[in-house]
Formats: sequence, C-alpha cells, structure tokens
Amino acid sequence: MSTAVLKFGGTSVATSDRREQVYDKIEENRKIHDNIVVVVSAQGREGSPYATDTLLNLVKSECMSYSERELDMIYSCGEVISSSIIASNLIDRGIDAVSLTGGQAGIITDRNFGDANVYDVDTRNIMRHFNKGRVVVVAGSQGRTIDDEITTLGRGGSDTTAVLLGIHLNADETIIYTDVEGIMTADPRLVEESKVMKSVGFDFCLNYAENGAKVIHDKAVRLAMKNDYENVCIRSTFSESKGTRIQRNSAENLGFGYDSARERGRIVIGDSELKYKKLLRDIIAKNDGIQVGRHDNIIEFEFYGGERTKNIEAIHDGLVKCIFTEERKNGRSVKSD
Ligand SMILES: Nc1ncnc2c1ncn2[C@@H]1O[C@H](COP(=O)(O)OP(=O)(O)O)[C@@H](O)[C@H]1O
Ligand SMILES: N[C@@H](CC(=O)OP(=O)(O)O)C(=O)O
Repeated sequence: MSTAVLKFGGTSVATSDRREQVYDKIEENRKIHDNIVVVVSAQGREGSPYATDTLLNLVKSECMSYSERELDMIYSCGEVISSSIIASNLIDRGIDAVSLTGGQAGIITDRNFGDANVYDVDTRNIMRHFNKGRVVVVAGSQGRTIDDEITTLGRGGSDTTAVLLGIHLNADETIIYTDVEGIMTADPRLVEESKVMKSVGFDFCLNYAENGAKVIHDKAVRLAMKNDYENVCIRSTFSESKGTRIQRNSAENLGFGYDSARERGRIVIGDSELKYKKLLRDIIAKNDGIQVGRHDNIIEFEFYGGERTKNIEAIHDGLVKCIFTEERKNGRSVKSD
C-alpha cells in the first residue's frame, strides 16, 4: 500500500479558485497512491477573515491580557476551518473524506502553548479512516496534550505536521505544495531570475530555512533530517513542475536570502560549495556589499551604498553562475579560503 502526505499552505487554500487546484492535485495523487493524508494551513494571510493573524488579532485587539492557551484555541480554528472546507468539497466531488484536528489525528504534545513539542504520534485514527477508504484531511500546525488541551506547533507549523505524519505513516511521498516551484536560489518575489533547485541536502536546507528560505519551515527540515527521511519534496500547487527534493546529499547548494527590514543579505553555502566562498565574497564586494559577522557556511553582508535592487540581482547572478554554469562545466577551480 502506498501512502502520500500532501500539505497545502495558506496561499494555496486562500480562495475557492485556488482550492480547485488543490482538489486537482489530490485527485492526481489518488491515481498514484492508495492512502492520502492532506494537511492544510489556515486560509490566506493577515486580512483574510480566517487567516491565523486575523484570528489572533481578534483576541489581541479586544483584551489587555491573554494567555498563550487562549491564543492557541483561536489559532487552531483557522486550520480546522480549512480542513472542514477541503473535506466537504472532496465529499461533494464524490470522494470519501474526513477532516480531523491535529489532536484527533493523534499528534500529542507537551503543554508549551504557542510552540509545543511533539512527543508522540498515534496514527491509529488515521489508519482506521484509511481502512474505510477515506482521504484524511488534517488541520496543520496543531496537536493536543494528554489531558486534551489544544496546542499549536509554532508559526509555519503545518510543514512540521506534514513531515511528522509522513515519517510516522512511513509515507512514500510527503509533498509540500506551495505557491512557488520549489526551493529557489532566492525568494522569487525579490529576485525574478531565481532558479529552482532540483534537490537540496538536509544540512544546507536547514541552514537555508533558518537564513532566508521562508518556503519551508526549519522545524520540519530538522525532523526529516533527524529521521533520515528522504521523501519530502516542495512543489507548486499551480504547475506541473517536479519541484525540489530534500535529501541526504545534493549537488546544488547555494542560496540567497535578503531581509529588507534589516537591510541584510545572506548567502548560504552547502559543504561541497565552500570552494566558492572566496569568489562569492568578491562578487559581494564588487556590488557595494560588505561582509558582516563570521560564519562557516554563511556570508552575511550589508550594502554600504549603490543601487540595492541592481546589486541584489548582480550578486544573485554570480551565485547562480557558480552553481549552474561555466564554473562547474569547465571544471574551473576556484581557490577557497
Ligand atoms: N528561497 C526561496 N525559494 C522559494 N520561495 C521562497 C524562498 N524564500 C522565500 N520564499 C517565499 O516563500 C513563499 C512560500 O512560503 P509561504 O508563504 O509560507 O507558503 P505557504 O502558504 O504555501 O505555506 C513564496 O511565495 C516565496 O515568496
Ligand atoms: N497558519 C499557520 C501555520 C502555517 O504553517 O502556515 P503556512 O503553511 O501557510 O506557512 C501560520 O500562519 O503560521
């Protein structure tokens, strides 16, 4: 029996039009796999009526003081709303489906409200629904304590739910569907020319998730890495592309992150690409950047002048060349530090 866990983020379930594509992806995967778990996030981003931040603000804007427990109660509603809507629509299309809260799906956590740690996953309820031929739609980013308190796994926690269930169900595939083609050499909203990486290694991916690649949550990567679970990939809900696989080792491992609020950039380097460190530092310097801080696999920099957008593009171009083009093809050796 083959099993797939499919996670759809807030951007993918935001509108009924977008959710149509979600149902198409579920149908597509049902042709390949016997058992399907769908993990969903709350709909949209702040401003959308059921987005996590909108719900949290309901409490925060009315009350002078509030407990983490109460915030988790309201946070969890966003994902529950999504799961019920998705399950109802699947049923409407003639697919037997059931929605479950994280707790009902067997995700057991400690009482660390707002950022709970999972210490057990009891998949019996999911298996019971599989045996009845149902698609199981699980509300992401949440669990329950042994005394039935609702907890949440931290912001961006639906990726964690998906990887957790993937590992515990021994799923053949855990696909994180999102609004971009995969893990890219930079945020495509920042750098139009950013490229999709076919695969990324665990170490690099974790480093990149913590330092710029918002597309996958670091906790989820840490889980996959710890369990040596190589069946996670990131794909677009809205295209047919193969996306990025997260695995033990990988060839293409350079990524660019830029925090506009702090006006600070970071290039994250995979172990096998450390030989490019000197070259990348030269490219940064040539484009009005100055290195700040010292890290093994990260070049952190600020700009001291120049035209920000152009410089970001030029640095990113240099990085892409290192990975994809002349450097490697010509076997040109680049002196390392
Ligand atoms: N290196 C990167 N590769 C791909 N996407 C990135 C990267 N860095 C940041 N992003 C951003 O991550 C977004 C997807 O993450 P997120 O908004 O959390 O999606 P979801 O709603 O599917 O969880 C993309 O729209 C993209 O702008
Ligand atoms: N809804 C939660 C959890 C989550 O994982 O969202 P998304 O998958 O859309 O990043 C949040 O906003 O943090």
